[in-house]
Amino acid sequence: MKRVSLTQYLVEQQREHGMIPGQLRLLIEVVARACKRIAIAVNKGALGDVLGSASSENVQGEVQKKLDIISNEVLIEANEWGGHLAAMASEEMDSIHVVPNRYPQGEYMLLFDPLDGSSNIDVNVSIGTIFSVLRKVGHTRGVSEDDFLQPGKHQAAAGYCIYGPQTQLVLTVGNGVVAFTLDRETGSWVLTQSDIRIPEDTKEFAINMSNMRHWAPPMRRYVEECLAGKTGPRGKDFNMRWVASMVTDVHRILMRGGIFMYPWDQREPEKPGKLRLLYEANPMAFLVEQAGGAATNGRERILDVVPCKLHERVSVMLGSRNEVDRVTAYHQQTE
Ligand SMILES: O=P(O)(O)OC[C@H]1O[C@](O)(COP(=O)(O)O)[C@@H](O)[C@@H]1O
Ligand SMILES: [Mg+2]
Ligand SMILES: [Mg+2]
Repeated sequence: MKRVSLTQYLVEQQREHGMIPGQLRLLIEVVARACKRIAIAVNKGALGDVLGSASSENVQGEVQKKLDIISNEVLIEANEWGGHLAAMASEEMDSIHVVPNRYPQGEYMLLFDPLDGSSNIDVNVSIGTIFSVLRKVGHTRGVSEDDFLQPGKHQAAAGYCIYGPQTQLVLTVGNGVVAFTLDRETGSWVLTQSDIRIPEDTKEFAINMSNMRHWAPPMRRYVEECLAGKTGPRGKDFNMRWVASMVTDVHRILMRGGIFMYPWDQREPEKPGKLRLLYEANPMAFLVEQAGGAATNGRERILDVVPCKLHERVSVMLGSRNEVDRVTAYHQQTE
């Protein structure tokens, strides 16, 4: 079988399909290289002294894990040098990181959740890195936080790296979704799946059920109907999965279908949800739509939401189209 590398795939997207300019190709390669370095740190675990918490909190008041900080530093350092970027934003940083003038400058902006699934680091369960690429619009000099406040439909590329039994990079540049597997012997990313498609129907849902008592009525209705199984209104039995690493839950959905939900709940009623729009929901929504699925916040398409601030939160319902349409309709009916 002919092995296609990440570089070959990207060159093809650039030259034959005209999907990406050269700068974006190089930027994605730098992100992929950084993910390789993070994968090495993840694999070392206790041997590399990377497990456990650091003594700091991030802007959302969450205690940072050592790997959150290491992964953030790896991504910043790699992309400052060769990323063709104007600036970066991360779940782990209070404000944007403008690329200093001494480095090559570019027109792109990189956003990331450097380490997703932090609660799974110390228990050796799959975790990941999520990234999104936007282009700076307008010709104003310099770059500010406002430049990042674009709806997700403007993303030029998005993807994630999953650190699981295999290390995989899943990517979209707006021309479908592809997956690469890291060949540890050669150190290269090899294309292992192209044209990933999410089936329209599913019998598998993913949600943190322990929050059920806090949900809004439409959310409760949807899940109760799933739980009622064959003799309930849905007329079929559902299975449930919840890894608590968004990367891993969404990866499963891209591989075999399903619906993932992290809805608004009453624990923090003033926040629209737990997940972050710019670092988690937007890149995953772009991937899911490119794979034929759907992604909403219960009211509208996630990719249409115009962010008001960098660390904005959002309700998330994504995956197999017919299930996402159903749970979205339940929310819309109650408005
Ligand atoms: O413990 P919970 O609330 O079920 O949280 C699970 C969710 O929180 C997250 O872990 C948040 O990600 P971080 O690890 O980047 O903070 C998501 O990946 C996941 O879907
Ligand atoms: Mg996360
Ligand atoms: Mg994180």
